[in-house]
Amino acid sequence: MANISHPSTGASIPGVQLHTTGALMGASVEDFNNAKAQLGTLKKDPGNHVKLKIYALFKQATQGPCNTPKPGMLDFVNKAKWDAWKSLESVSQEEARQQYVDLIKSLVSAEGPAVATPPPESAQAFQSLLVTTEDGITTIRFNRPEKKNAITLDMYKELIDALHHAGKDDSVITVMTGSGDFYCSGNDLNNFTGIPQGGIEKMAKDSGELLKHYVKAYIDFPKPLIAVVNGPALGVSVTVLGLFDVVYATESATFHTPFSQLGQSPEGCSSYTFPKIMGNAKASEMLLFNKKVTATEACNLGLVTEVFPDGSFQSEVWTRLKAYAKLPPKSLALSKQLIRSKEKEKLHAVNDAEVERLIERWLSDECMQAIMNFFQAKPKL
Ligand SMILES: CCCCCC/C=C/C(=O)SCCNC(=O)CCNC(=O)[C@H](O)C(C)(C)COP(=O)(O)OP(=O)(O)OC[C@H]1O[C@@H](n2cnc3c(N)ncnc32)[C@H](O)[C@@H]1OP(=O)(O)O
Repeated sequence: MANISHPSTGASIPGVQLHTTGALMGASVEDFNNAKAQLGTLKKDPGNHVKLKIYALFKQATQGPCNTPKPGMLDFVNKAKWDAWKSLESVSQEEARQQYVDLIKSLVSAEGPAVATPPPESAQAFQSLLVTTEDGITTIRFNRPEKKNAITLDMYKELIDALHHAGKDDSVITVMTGSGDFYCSGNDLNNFTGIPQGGIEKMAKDSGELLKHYVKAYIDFPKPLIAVVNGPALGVSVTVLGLFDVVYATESATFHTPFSQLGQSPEGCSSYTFPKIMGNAKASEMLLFNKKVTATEACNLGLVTEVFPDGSFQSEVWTRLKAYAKLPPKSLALSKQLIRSKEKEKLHAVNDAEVERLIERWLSDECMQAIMNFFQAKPKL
């Protein structure tokens, strides 16, 4: 078959304009734009047959049924493209967008570990996060997939900023999720490896202050906050889930808080929220004895709101979230305040106490040894 040029973006297909705002049926503008961007990151050539399919779906999605004259018999390349587009005549534009997104997703996942998605135009500039606002939803996405979205010191600061901004912007709900195959592997253990000028005590105290502010940003968050847990979650990314309003998880996600294994103690207000959500014994299994729970177990415990099959997780969850984001914003925010306000003072006190205990723990031999073990032996939790 004749070689077809890579049909990755509107720019490579003259005359094609993609709207960048407003809702699409099926795949969202964000999904469609992300799929376009991801196409350019593919390492393997998908072959002419697939490239023709991608081209045809793109044309159908953005322009509707083929409306250009049939190229001549000897114009092989353009005739193959025309035929491919024409063959989708009966497919609606919405369906073509969805098929385009699904096809690119399948090509990306076939390449193995996830490729970081380049930010769409609406994204705010952060080093380790992707933050976008669309369809009434501000999405804060952990974006260090090569390190399983482990949270560096700078990333905590970015997350605090992103949450403050999302709390004030004109979005209706805020969603937190991860890039790649993990939701988040918790605190980046490198945060404790370099000893700064003021010494180890100062490092522990500064880290404590940062953690306190980080958790405070969740306690005080004024709008509905939803976690879309796309894969395994560890440590501080699990504990703060007790401060979210709704937690949706994909079936293969796991939830793990290996604090005693790391010589540490619980944070994120989990010493209060977990026993309240699941009872003392189940909370102890997770927080003291490092029990890793599956998404279904976490749902039965009440930590997760609902579990979705891996295959339909993204489409089912985002369809639902878009519907939620059409609800009256003030009513949502005020209702959240009614549910949460009674506990705020208590939660701030718990946060302070947990941080105080952790500052001691970070200076302990048990904790130092556990972190050294991770980097020396790289044991898997
Ligand atoms: C201001 C400070 C506040 C502190 C708050 C207190 C918070 C506590 C916690 O969050 S405790 C939980 C800490 N997290 C961990 O202990 C997880 C450690 N990581 C692992 O066990 C594994 O990496 C894994 C299970 C997450 C993933 O295993 P696997 O799928 O086999 O991948 P790799 O191990 O090869 O990981 C790829 C790459 O990422 C690096 N990495 C992953 N997680 C972390 C992490 N938490 N900290 C630092 N680095 C991490 C891993 O080292 C690999 O890097 P490499 O490619 O080798 O350079």
